[in-house]
Amino acid sequence: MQVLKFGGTSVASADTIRQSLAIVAAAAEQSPVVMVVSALGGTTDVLIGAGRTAALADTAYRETLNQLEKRHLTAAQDLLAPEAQQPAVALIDAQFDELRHLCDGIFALGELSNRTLDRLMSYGELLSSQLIAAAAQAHGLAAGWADARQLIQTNSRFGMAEVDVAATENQVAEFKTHNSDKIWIVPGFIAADAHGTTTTLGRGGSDYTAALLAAALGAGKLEIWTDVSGMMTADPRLVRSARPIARISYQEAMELSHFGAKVLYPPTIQPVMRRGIPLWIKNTFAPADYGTLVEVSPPRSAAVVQGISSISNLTLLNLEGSGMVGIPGFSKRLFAALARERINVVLITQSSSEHSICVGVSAQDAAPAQVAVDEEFAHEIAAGRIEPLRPEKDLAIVALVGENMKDHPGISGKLFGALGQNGVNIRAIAQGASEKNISTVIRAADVRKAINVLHEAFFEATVKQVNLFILGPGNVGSKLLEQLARQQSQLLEKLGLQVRVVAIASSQHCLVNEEGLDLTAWTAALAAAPAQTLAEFSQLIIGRNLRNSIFVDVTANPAAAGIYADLLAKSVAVVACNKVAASSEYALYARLKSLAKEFNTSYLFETNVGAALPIIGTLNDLTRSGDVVRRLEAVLSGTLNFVFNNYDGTRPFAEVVRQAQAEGYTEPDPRLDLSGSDVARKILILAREAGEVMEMADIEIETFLPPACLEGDVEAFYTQMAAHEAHFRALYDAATAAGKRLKFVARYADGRAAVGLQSIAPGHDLYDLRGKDNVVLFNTDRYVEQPLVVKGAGAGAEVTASGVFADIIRAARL
Ligand SMILES: NC(=O)C1=CN([C@@H]2O[C@H](COP(=O)(O)OP(=O)(O)OC[C@H]3O[C@@H](n4cnc5c(N)ncnc54)[C@H](O)[C@@H]3O)[C@@H](O)[C@H]2O)C=CC1
Ligand SMILES: N[C@@H](CC=O)C(=O)O
Repeated sequence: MQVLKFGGTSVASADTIRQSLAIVAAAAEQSPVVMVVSALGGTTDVLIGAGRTAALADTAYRETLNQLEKRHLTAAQDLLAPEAQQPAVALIDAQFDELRHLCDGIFALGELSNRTLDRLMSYGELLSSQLIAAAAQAHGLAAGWADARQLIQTNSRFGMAEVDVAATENQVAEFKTHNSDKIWIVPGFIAADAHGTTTTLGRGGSDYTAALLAAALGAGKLEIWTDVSGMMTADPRLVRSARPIARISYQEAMELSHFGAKVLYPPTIQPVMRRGIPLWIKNTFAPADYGTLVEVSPPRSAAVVQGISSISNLTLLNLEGSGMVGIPGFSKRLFAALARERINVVLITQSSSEHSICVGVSAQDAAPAQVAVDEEFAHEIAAGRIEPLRPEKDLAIVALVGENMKDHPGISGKLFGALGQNGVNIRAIAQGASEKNISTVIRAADVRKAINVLHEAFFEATVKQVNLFILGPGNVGSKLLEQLARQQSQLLEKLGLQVRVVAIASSQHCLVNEEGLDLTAWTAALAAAPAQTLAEFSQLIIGRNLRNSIFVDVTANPAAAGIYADLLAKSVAVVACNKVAASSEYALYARLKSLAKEFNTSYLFETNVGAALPIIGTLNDLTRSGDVVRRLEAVLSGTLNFVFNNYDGTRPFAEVVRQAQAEGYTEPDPRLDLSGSDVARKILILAREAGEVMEMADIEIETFLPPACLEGDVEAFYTQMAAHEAHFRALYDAATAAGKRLKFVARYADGRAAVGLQSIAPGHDLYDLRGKDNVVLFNTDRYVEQPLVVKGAGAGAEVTASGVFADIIRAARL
């Protein structure tokens, strides 16, 4: 004997019913089949709607019933040959007559009791099962209809009746002795109490019907046929990469189904587990798929965590107060008060200080729970020994499920680490001693992110999705987007990083696509996208709440630095080639670094000094490993090095500066380079990274520009440089006459830093520096005789973009 249950989607239309019957016919070739069926998909909701409308004295229920009857008649006509239709049509007519009478009664009374509602809902399964039985017979199957109300006996708790297992087993055994049909077709969900009054087993109860029959019959197996290929590792509506779990234990399936894996009605497992009957979850629309086999002891796969489940709409109730400490009986009273109101407790935690007990209940139970508990403890509350109950709303549970977790240290560490790195705050935790389930209570708004993060951590060791928000697609930004577009597949293949650019914002427009923008065609799309302020962009990043989010600032805009703190505090990583934040007042620099630490994320700005050269990284490696930086000597301006390497008086100085700007070495405002301010920012950042508490005002800047060059706008700057050509020529001639080269040098030693133009003699480490190169000489406790030298191209959009790219990868791999 085997029991096959078909859900609403599997019997929603004539086509799907035919498909389900074909599965049953094939199974019946092996052994007799009990086919348990749900109502035609959606019918139960329609019936409830009709009842509620009638109770509100609204005659619309009549049309609702007409439509529902039409649907059943159409199914009968589609399923049965014309000559076989008459009995089915008569049956449908008769059932709808009864339904109309029932609803007329509800209409007249203006009341819909649970008892009447059970009766009303039962017509869905009564109709579908009798129609399917007629179709099975018409297809030549040896099938008969069996009324579940004569098989399954319950108490009289209408709406959610409790099964009398012994009576049910007797009735099933009795029925079996008088029934020789090879296939029984049975309505799911419905039962009857000891007086024969119709009851129901709770929404989703058809699974339970099937499990009860399987247990009572000692079936060889129970199959639940549905519209997905098994129990999934996570809710596939939330996690794209969720996949079916092939084999799972009863305990694990029970945990997962209790925690929201809707594919199985939770009470279903108990009856088959009791008898050790294997339970298959199969897909009616893809019968060849393996599905999920639930059994006593599945072969142990390498997976420690079998699935991730969630329950939404949770409210935490926190009973708290010093009067609870060391006094027995508080929990008993709390739970008794909740039980009196029939409030189901979903989760319990208590701190070992005994100062508080926290329970999770469904949101709709929160208000009655609060009243009940505050009443129970009215005396203690009045005496100030405990606080009135504090409900915390809009929460959800996300749980890891797996029997192997108990033998495996580090699972909760990984769980908390993954959530923490993504700014998911955990409000409460529960883990039973059996360690089959580790539950975390988090904000409902974080559920999607949390489940995806955990799915990546536990099921997709090879792939991590990274979501980028890019501000300022100018010279560097555009190159970065080109590089990302070129490298996307490599990143996935080699590093397991699925890097998606979710948003690009210029100062005019903001282009967003949560699935990832097309990086080969963003320019035109951005130009057509709507406008957005910086504050709105920040809110967009926070509001989207995507896992592994990274904000990339490729502007030079001082205001952009103003949003870093909010982002870091939400665990959004910040990667910036914009130097404003790291060179602003020390307090902001220090705060951003500490926020990154506090919220387990990254604030990376390697390109602030020397573009993609590993200067900050080297300095960090030295200091973290205990070295002490004594002196830094450096050429840190690609622009100035390019200018002094190319200026020899044959072309005007201003023209060489224009060339540096055209080649993308200067700041968007080249006066920052020529004035020495940009170099001052860089040595300030290095000094800070070396451990110095220093402000911009502490840097001595010796500018070589005549003051007039810095008056007015950028065009005036070029005009004034042209007017002062003799000044630049004189600087050049003096250095050349001494056999030296001009270098704009930055120095840091003994807590002081200075920048200025110097004539460098041959043989000096700074002398032989080509093109737009930068160089940094690190003199440290370990590098005493010879400095550690980092040298190479220190400016240019392409290299800078590659440095930003490298920081993105660092942040992604944190
Ligand atoms: N060019 C280089 O060699 C290096 C540049 N950097 C830094 O890279 C940054 C960018 O430089 P470039 O790309 O050359 O400048 P850019 O001027 O070409 O690009 C900056 C872009 O940011 C946009 N922008 C400004 N404010 C904005 C806002 N509020 N919202 C959105 N977009 C905004 C601008 O419209 C522009 O398109 C600068 O901070 C610079 O210091 C760092 C190292 C080397
Ligand atoms: N304008 C800068 C670019 C990098 O920071 C420079 O010239 O070095």
